[in-house]
Amino acid sequence: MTAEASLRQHDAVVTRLRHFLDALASAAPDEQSGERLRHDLARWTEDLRRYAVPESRRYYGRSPTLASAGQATTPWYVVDEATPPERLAGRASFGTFFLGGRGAAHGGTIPLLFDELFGWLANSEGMPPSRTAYLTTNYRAVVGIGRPLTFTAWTDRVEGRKRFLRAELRDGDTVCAEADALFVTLRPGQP
Ligand SMILES: CCCCC/C=C\C/C=C\C/C=C\C/C=C\CCCC(=O)SCCNC(=O)CCNC(=O)[C@H](O)C(C)(C)COP(=O)(O)OP(=O)(O)OC[C@H]1O[C@@H](n2cnc3c(N)ncnc32)[C@H](O)[C@@H]1OP(=O)(O)O
Repeated sequence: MTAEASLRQHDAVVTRLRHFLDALASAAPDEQSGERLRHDLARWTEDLRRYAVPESRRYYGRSPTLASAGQATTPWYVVDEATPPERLAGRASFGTFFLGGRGAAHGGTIPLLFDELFGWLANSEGMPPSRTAYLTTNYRAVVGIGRPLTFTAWTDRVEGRKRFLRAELRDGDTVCAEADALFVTLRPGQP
């Protein structure tokens, strides 16, 4: 299989997994279905273990051309405009898997999305690797499950090894959440 075909296949599997997680989070299966599901999941887990590869060869969370960088860990997002390291803009939506309660996204999953966007902004190609030193989220309005959202993330300023980043998550004209973060460039030898 070509690298491009592998990437497409990975994208299709992760999309299916995302739908599965949303369905799982919404369901209360009966005993028989629950047992069948546990059995099928165990079989697939064993199958996949045979294909384990080192981190550098994985697609999961490391494929910037795919939705959510090829992972189901974060809420779904796609980047529509990218001028790294200055700015990223795109669309996002939180599936049922990310429900906190009363139709609103779990408060921990919103900074998760911001950290992911900042991670790509601060670790664009050719840039030395950096890590989050802090990330502050301001929750301004409820993020509704299944709502079509937009985001913008941008570099506010750079001071030596310190990169100050900001982001906004909107539902239409409503700003649902804002974030500001500091990413620090790693020194040689830092993990
Ligand atoms: C994970 C990415 C890294 C590798 C990437 C490479 C390839 C991967 C490919 C693609 C990846 C793309 C996207 C990834 C998507 C998401 C990833 C999101 C990123 C994360 O999710 S990553 C996990 C969470 N993250 C940590 O696990 C960090 C733990 N931590 C440390 O590793 C150290 O803490 C560190 C390195 C941050 C700093 O440590 P250090 O010893 O190097 O530097 P030092 O302390 O000297 O600070 C230097 C100057 O920053 C100021 N400063 C520091 N911390 C501050 C704070 N909290 N508040 C205010 N100011 C602060 C100081 O005051 C000083 O300022 P000044 O120079 O002005 O005095």
